[in-house]
Amino acid sequence: YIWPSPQLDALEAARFDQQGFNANFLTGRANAADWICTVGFYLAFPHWADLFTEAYHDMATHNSTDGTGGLDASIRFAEEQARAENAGDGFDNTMTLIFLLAIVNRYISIADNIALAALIAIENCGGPEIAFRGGRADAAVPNAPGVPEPQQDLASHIASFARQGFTQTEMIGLVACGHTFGGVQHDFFPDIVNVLNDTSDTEDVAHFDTTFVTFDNNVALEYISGTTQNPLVVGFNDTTNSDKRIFGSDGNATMVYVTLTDVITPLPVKPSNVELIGNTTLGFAGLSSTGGKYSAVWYGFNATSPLSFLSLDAIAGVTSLSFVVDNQLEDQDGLGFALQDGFMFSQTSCLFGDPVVGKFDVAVSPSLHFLLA
Ligand code: HEM
Repeated sequence: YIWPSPQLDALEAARFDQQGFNANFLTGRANAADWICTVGFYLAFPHWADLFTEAYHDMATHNSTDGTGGLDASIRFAEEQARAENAGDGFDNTMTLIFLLAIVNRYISIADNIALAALIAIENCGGPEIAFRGGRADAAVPNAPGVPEPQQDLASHIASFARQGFTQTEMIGLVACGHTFGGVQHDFFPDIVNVLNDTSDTEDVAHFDTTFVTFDNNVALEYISGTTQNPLVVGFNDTTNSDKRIFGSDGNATMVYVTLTDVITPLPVKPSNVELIGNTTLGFAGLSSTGGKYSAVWYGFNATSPLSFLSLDAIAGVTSLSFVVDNQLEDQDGLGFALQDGFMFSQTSCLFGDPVVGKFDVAVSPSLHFLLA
């Protein structure tokens, strides 16, 4: 945008002036960010997980068909906070802090601040940088109920997320991302979590994954590897194991960690079409090819021979190749290009007749003859 613009200037400052002059305390990294992620709390500053849940519980009332509800700060109304679907004390605490600390003015609504807080929570806990837009209007009255609850069945959850505008796959991803932070607290969910008797966890929070203050994919990795302690997957009360039902609802396709290969870049040099000719000679095919912006040149094996053959000692055999191209040695950093010469199809193999019959001759290295004896 072009400066000046009162609304966009205000949003830009709220989003990016995180330290020093003009800083918005809510987004301030100065004291909070660096270690709040490892310690969890900083004085009265809210737990990052609370900021994130606040945003989800505010938006989960959205009805994508009639456009009602959504991220509009209606979660600030006591009537919404009193609903069972918003159990816990986080919402009131977080709202109070947003009121006290955030910049709320004619250009930046409370709802914009809730969105910003969720975004900052994700960024400060190791998550990706997320594009931010402002301009949300604050609701004047509570929204209709609609936050999903753990005792509901899978069909209800699929329908609930569809109402919010999400597919089943998006539901799985969103719940897994949400549950990278925090956990379930005994005080508010005694039917899901027992008293933990853990001096390092005096609030009796059973965490969703082992890295509950970091935005990462451990909630998925631990689920897939079967080591998860997520109280909504392996909780003693199967009725409230909603993450288990949701994560597994497509046969784990979304949750499975897919390992892709390295990025495929063209090899500078590679052998191709090596074949044994006669019983003592190796030959290479020679062609040029072009693919997209790359072109490849295929060389014969012996430039001085018109047929490009190279005679090799059949007894000694060959274990690997290397090349010199433009005076540069290409041998894969000393590994060479491995060849196996124990068994090779011979060029005397052929197809003939009708119907076609194949005759395959296999040349066997003298060193392996004893295997066939
Ligand atoms: C079917 C959908 C979902 C169900 C049934 C569900 C259920 C729950 C429950 C029971 C808790 C424990 C709350 C407490 O102890 O105070 C919780 C915590 C949490 N949920 Fe969800 N959730 C769902 C979806 C989501 C989504 C979509 C997000 C965010 C994108 C999210 C973010 C969180 C976070 C960050 C916490 C941790 C709160 C904290 O530790 O302070 N949840 N969820």
